[in-house]
Amino acid sequence: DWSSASAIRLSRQCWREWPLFSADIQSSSDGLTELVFDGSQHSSSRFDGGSSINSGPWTYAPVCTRLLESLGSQLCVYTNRSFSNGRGISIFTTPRIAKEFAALPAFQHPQAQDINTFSGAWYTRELPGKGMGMMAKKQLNFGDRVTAYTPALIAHLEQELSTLEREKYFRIAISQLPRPLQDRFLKLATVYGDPRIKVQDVVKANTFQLHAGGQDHLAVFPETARLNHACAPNAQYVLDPVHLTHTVAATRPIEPDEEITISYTSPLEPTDMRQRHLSDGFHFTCSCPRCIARDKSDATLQRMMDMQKVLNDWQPTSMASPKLAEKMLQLYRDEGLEGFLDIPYGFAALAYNAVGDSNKAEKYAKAAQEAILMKDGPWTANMQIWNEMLENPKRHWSFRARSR
Ligand SMILES: C[S@@+](CC[C@H](N)C(=O)[O-])C[C@H]1O[C@@H](n2cnc3c(N)ncnc32)[C@H](O)[C@@H]1O
Repeated sequence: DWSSASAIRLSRQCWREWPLFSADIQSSSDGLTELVFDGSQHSSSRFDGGSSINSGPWTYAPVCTRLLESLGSQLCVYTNRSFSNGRGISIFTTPRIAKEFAALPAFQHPQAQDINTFSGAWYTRELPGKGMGMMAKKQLNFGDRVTAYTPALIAHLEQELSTLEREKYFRIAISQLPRPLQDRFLKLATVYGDPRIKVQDVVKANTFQLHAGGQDHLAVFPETARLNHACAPNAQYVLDPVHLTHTVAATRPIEPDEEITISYTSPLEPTDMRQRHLSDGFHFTCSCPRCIARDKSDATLQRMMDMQKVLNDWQPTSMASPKLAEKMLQLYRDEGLEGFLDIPYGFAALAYNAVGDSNKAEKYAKAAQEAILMKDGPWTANMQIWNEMLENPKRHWSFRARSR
């Protein structure tokens, strides 16, 4: 039964700043002695809906916080050690949302063979000024799979627990995982380097945002977490909300030993905004080619946005044309945004259909769908837009809309 899956929707874009401030620690009244990294010594309350514990897929009785006013619920740590052939998973969320997770195919059926297995496409190494990074082990081409992994930790975002309280539950979540996954998680990069908040520090540097049960959650995928950021990345990721899988694919040819990168922030934002997001969220300054050539790349972005405005103009006086759409598509490509072509492909489909070229419209509508699949997944509303056109381009509202 996939019906409950719809309630769990992983977010479209991107990495998110995890609100973690070292200052919280100094002001917290929590005793530091509580922060022993040992999953067997929980002093916290157990979820009192006790009867349902054994009916779920959880290995341990959930460990729960007090009732949190802002959520109207407790948050509890749920661990399944046998998840995905013994890889394991821990989820810190409300009892209601935990049930939604438990009903997903990810928990009900064995995981596909190609999930959580090494693809042979990558290795990691230390890179100057970036920490570890992920490199191509072989030549990769457009669409080639790089990674496909499930998270070690999923956690509900809230602002009510003190940083040290939160750390306690996060540590229980990590300590209950099978050893190999626990070790991989704890070796990940940190932002603050403060051992008292080690788990949140790892989360801060490595989290993806996901929307589950109507609430923001964060998720850490330890293998994928080695991918560094670039503003013209050569790979794109998509989160599968049904199988709880994060997959990465190449968006242009990648040479052996070339670094594989994704974008932590929207590459369609101007340099200033991207840099602010990266420094607030991840405490680094990006020095990728687009950031270095910032004036040129910001001017190109502006041209792209101006063209888009024209292509979106459906007045009789509109200057929109297929030629302009092709030009915009080329600018995206020249800028290294091959993983973000859903928009220019979509405008090209509309521009061709608008002058009555339904064959070209069909070609670009399909390309737009492929780009959406690679970036947002099949469950996004945008897929439907192009399904509607592909059903019968000549009956689509845009057909000959500019040739009358
Ligand atoms: C998800 S981790 C990426 C892997 C990380 N380099 C490691 O050693 O595990 C995010 C952190 O990597 C570093 N990082 C990622 N992209 C970077 C870039 N383009 N330039 C410099 N540092 C980067 C930052 O320290 C950031 O907080």
